[in-house]
Amino acid sequence: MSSSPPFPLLEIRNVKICYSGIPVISDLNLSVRTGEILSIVGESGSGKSTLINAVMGLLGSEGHVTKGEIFFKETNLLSMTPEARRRTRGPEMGMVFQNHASSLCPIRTIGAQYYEAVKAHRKISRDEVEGLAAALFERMNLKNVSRILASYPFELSGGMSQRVGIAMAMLLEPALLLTDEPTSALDVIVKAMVSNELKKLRKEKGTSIVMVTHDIGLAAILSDNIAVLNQGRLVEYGATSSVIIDPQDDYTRELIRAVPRIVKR
Ligand SMILES: Nc1ncnc2c1ncn2[C@@H]1O[C@H](COP(=O)(O)OP(=O)(O)OP(=O)(O)O)[C@@H](O)[C@H]1O
Repeated sequence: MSSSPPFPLLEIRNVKICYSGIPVISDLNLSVRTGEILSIVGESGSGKSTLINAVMGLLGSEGHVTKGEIFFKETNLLSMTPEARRRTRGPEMGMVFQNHASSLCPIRTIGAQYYEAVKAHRKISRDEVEGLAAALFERMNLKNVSRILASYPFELSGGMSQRVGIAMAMLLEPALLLTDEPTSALDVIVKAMVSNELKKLRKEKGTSIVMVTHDIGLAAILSDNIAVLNQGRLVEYGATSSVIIDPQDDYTRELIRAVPRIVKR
């Protein structure tokens, strides 16, 4: 008996995305299996954030998917009601925003926002949420849990805020984690540590991760597959080893050439 391959967790089919009628993504096809790490690489303005915001249903009032389908667990997200879509955000799909602090309410503490994020989907006490946050903060090398939980978003540095954002998205153990430049504000050591934690998350929980990044070097270390976007079009897409070793597109070659190398003398 022949068995057909499992349906991907996420499948983007022939998608076109416009802001106020102006197309920024065209004819885009991508899929992500359970437990896969996919990096979406490209220069500023190539449409990386637009694509993951479309998956999350967070394009804003001007942005629309005008063509195609986005399947998550075999359901077309684009035909779901706004309420059903809202329920998928958090427990099914988590998002780490490029600027995490600005995605939070500025006048409420991190602890209060953590508690609410979990309470909206699960019956849980404040102490239990703090326990979960403490374990995740430790993994992210964030010291002084109570101080962070008592802080307001503006009181955290960029690097702390990014790690708090990753921990917050991991709290509900989503099947799919979408991350927008998750390590851009981190120094080299913390960047390596956060990258390791993302890998561990995939290994331990089978989480699928879509990582948007400018950094094809980081994509090469972390991901199974790489998609390269240039001006809203997919110019290269495949297994990380083939994209890095044998890129077919000039733009991908340029991105790879731009990665600094450490030369041992
Ligand atoms: N809300 C919006 N309204 C109108 N145009 C937008 C909006 N958001 C993004 N764009 C445009 O869509 C295009 C893609 O932007 P997007 O932010 O997705 O690119 P990106 O690859 O993520 O860039 P970066 O790496 O700088 O974040 C750009 O031309 C941008 O100006």
